[in-house]
Amino acid sequence: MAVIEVAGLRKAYGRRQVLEDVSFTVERGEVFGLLGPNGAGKTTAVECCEGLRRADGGTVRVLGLDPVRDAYRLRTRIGIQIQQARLQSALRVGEALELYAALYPNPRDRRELLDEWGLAGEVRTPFDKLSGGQRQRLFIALALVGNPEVAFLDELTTALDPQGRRDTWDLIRRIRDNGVTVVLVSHFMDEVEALCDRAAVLDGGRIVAAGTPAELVARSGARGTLGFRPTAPLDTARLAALPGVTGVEERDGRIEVTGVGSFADEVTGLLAREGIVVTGLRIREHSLDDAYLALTRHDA
Ligand SMILES: Nc1ncnc2c1ncn2[C@@H]1O[C@H](COP(=O)(O)OP(=O)(O)OP(=O)(O)O)[C@@H](O)[C@H]1O
Repeated sequence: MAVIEVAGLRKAYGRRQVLEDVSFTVERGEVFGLLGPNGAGKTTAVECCEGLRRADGGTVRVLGLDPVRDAYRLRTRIGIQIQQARLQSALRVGEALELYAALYPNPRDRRELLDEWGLAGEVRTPFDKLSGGQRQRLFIALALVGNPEVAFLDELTTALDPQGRRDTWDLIRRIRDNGVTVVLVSHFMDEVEALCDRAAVLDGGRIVAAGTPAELVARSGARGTLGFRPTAPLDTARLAALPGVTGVEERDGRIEVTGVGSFADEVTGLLAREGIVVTGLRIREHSLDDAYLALTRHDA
């Protein structure tokens, strides 16, 4: 069941049309990624879902509600982590959580939340004495304190060190396992690949691709390479004729095959059928990074 349905969403700031025609759906219980270059309109799209911005056109439904018209009913059912937010400098961690918890009918246990997000030792620490990573974790905890059905997380791990990022990913998986739907705005492809069940790429005011990370890679036409040294003669024309193969080069007995989609499976399948043993096998698979760049490349 879709918990978020966005169809034909349009939004302009003055004369600048930021969202032209944006449509996507998010299913209950999934982690959904929203990707796109700086200024693509990701935050604007998410803010239209959160009821923080009014769309100029199109429809937006979150948990079946109109985020602007039904703002009051929706507010207690969603959690929002705002990008680059600030709290009053003297406000302590524990106080901030209590303040936010008071806005919701069924808040989470604060102690448990502090433990989960590694903030148990900072209950009395004022906001301006927190490190960047601690602030980030506090904002996530604040987004979750209301026990939301849908959590919107914008630039989740920007200020975190590598260990902090991994720990956060584990917690997001736990949030998802508890049935919370997560919408993640991210610039990090590894994060999207590790966490998201599905993702959409926003560019030029439209969704240019949507699907599982693997589908995005397959559809983008991003290329991978497979290199090896066959121990028996191999007709490279047969490799070139395989589905997905876009190029074959042979140099000093080493063969490099370039391709898209599942070309590597096709090549290894052919080698297996022919009983050709290879050495020095090297695969550089196309990543979501490549796919993202291919999908959002603007040839001037
Ligand atoms: N309140 C506003 N008034 C005018 N222009 C705005 C406003 N908010 C955003 N914009 C502009 O709209 C465009 C889209 O901004 P938005 O923050 O939605 O993009 P984004 O994809 O989230 O970007 P980033 O990845 O850099 O966070 C940008 O050009 C931005 O400067």
